[in-house]
Amino acid sequence: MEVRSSCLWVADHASYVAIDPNAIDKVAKEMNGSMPAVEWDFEGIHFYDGGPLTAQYLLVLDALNFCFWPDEELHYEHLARGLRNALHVDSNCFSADRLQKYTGPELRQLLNWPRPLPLEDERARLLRELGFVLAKHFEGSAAKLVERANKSAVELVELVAGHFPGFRDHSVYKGQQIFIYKRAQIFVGDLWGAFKGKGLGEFMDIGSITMFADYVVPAVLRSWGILRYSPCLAEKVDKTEKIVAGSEEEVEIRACTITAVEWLKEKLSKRCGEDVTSVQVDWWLWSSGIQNCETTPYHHALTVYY
Ligand SMILES: Nc1nc2c(c(CN[C@H]3C=C[C@H](O)[C@@H]3O)cn2[C@@H]2O[C@H](COP(=O)(O)O)[C@@H](O)[C@H]2O)c(=O)[nH]1
Repeated sequence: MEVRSSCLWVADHASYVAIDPNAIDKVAKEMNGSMPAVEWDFEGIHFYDGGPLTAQYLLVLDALNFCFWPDEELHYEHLARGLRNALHVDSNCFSADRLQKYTGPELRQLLNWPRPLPLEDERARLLRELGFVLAKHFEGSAAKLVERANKSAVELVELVAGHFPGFRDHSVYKGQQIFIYKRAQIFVGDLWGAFKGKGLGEFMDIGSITMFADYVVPAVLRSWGILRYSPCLAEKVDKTEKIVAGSEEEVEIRACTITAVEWLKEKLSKRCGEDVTSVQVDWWLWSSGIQNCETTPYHHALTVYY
């Protein structure tokens, strides 16, 4: 999996975004040798039954885990909760057969959202794709897909990105293919968190995945001085002007976020005297960002990847 190496290449060739290693040192020092342990589902909004239905739920959740901001009132928590409630009403609503039939308005109804969702038809198309590929290659079951990875996080990310076109989160930047795989990696992180590293959530190489490049974490890193934006990019982000998905600016924000978290993780591991994972650092940064999302400006890109 080339997420780490291709993102480092972007960081080395970036024109609009810089990483400040001194700010990383400072943050690592302030942590005083301990990492805040942010629990998966600290919000109490997800479905969990300890079995295959949880894997099915998480795959559906992460197929739709992107771009909430066009509706100011819509947030990730509405998706996580809405899908959980739908499963409580009808435990069959995410079967591969049903997934292949959803329309945009049906998805909105499933989530009990009062108006059209952002990118609603595209979201429904991604669900139908999920159902089709699950039925064709994995007996309709996300748990079967997970088992196929033999407890390897990297293998599971590759399986997901290889089979489901909607999860192939990559771009071409200055002539190089750059892999980010946000939703494929967060699916692995969610399994690991939900099953507490056991059963369907056991991955021998969980330390090999990177943070999940969304729009919340870069805003946190920027507010801490770890990411610096060029004046023109800073102005666009602060004025909430759209950043074009796949543009150099957008790829740099995402790739530099991944690289900065890798560097921060290394510093924290040294100071804590144990191997810190990018997933742990991600959840700490994300939970801190989500509590301050009104005050920290984030970049707005219309995309299905994050
Ligand atoms: N890096 C990273 N990004 C994450 C998540 C999560 C949720 N993960 C669950 C796992 C553990 C906890 O229990 C969480 O509930 C969502 N996002 C992203 O945030 C954005 C949503 O923002 P807003 O529109 O304000 O709700 C959107 O891009 C979404 O894709 C994460 O963990 N890491």
